[in-house]
Amino acid sequence: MPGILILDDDPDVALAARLALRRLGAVAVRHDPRELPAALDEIAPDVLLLDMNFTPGASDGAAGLALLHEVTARSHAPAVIVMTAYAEVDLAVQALKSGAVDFITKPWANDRLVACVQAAQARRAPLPGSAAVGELLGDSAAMQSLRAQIAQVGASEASVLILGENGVGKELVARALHRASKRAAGPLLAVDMGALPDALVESELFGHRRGSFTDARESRPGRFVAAAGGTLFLDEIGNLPLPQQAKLLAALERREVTPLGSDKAVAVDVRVLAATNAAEAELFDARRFRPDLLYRLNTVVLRVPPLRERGAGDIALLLRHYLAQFSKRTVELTPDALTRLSAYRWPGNVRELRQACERASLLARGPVFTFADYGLQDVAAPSPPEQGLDLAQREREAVQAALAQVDGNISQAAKLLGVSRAALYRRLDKHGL
Ligand SMILES: Nc1ncnc2c1ncn2[C@@H]1O[C@H](COP(=O)(O)OP(=O)(O)OP(=O)(O)O)[C@@H](O)[C@H]1O
Repeated sequence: MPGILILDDDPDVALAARLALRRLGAVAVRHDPRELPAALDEIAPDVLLLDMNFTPGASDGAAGLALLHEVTARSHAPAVIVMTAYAEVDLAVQALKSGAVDFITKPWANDRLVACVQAAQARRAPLPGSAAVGELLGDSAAMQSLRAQIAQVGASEASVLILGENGVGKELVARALHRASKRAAGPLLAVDMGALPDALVESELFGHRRGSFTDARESRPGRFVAAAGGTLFLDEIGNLPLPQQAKLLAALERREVTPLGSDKAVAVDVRVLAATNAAEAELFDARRFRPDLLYRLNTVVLRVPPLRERGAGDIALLLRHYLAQFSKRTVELTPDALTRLSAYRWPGNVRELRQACERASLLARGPVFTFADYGLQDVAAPSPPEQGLDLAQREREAVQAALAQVDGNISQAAKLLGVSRAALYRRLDKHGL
């Protein structure tokens, strides 16, 4: 169930919002802004409803804007809706420029609040570091070619399968394809197949009628219908179980879906993009993935290269970008740090690099950052190619190494690998660890 977090120091306001929003998902409330980072880690909400003023009498929104910057700089930041007690257009505009997806003024009409949060849930979080939203940085030949391919196929209606390891930027590519398409004004809805329990896949994708299963208290349109006129991004498609693959194939072939508990098919108008970090060999294994579905999805295949294959130039460029974003001061790297960061394997790719920059910006003492400040452990030191280029095997080894390093602590291992806890659990399951 999507999570909503409300941060407001006024208990009455927070309670009113919680009651109004409870049918949209699990709602958590915090009153003290100092609790926000821990709450974001713990709840990982889809949507954050953020008050802008936390000192009695203050109305300039400075505290809220500072929190907003902190939130949008996180990886997988929630969509933020800011609340202001005063109909201050300037503040709302400033918040929107800083990455908020919407604003609501207090006192609100409940149906407006619900609609606002629903829209934010559908849009999902803007990508972190709003200044660079959607920008696929990198000057390497590989990245230039990727951008050219996006420009070429973006405008078409073709299904695109995006392949690449964790954290290489597959979602960023999907967003760029959507923006380049005729559907850009429509919604881009992302569904993480890896995070959905098997039993909910169908209701999530195709919707359900009220009463069609125990928890179905209200009828709900599925993502195919909600993405009408836009793009549906099916992330981690390799995790879709076989029975649901058959249903997805039928929907794509017929261009219609039948909600659970209904016998009426609904026509759908979406372009489908899919992504996976599975090795191609796994996708072509008919015991795990239906070939007919694969052919529906892979009209065009885009491969996003791992960071370590993009060269030192791209790594340096991304380091500069993220250090500028996270550090409020001028930062330099020692030559040794740059050399070692360029040679590092980056098993979690750009996401790991981004997190390392965030960590270094918080922890480094002086203006000159050393390699140690990045807190990187060479968990997956390059193994010679002759030992095999089997990605699945490499992934298994990286997971094992990370777990060993942190005595089996899942949160810390996920951090080391630069993936979410849910993603790590999936990998443990996949490799039988
Ligand atoms: N070329 C790039 N330039 C700038 N930022 C990037 C680039 N590639 C990825 N990022 C950033 O790295 C992070 C991970 O990217 P993204 O979520 O798109 O990866 P992914 O391949 O979809 O990951 P996963 O497989 O875990 O779902 C995001 O914060 C994204 O903004």
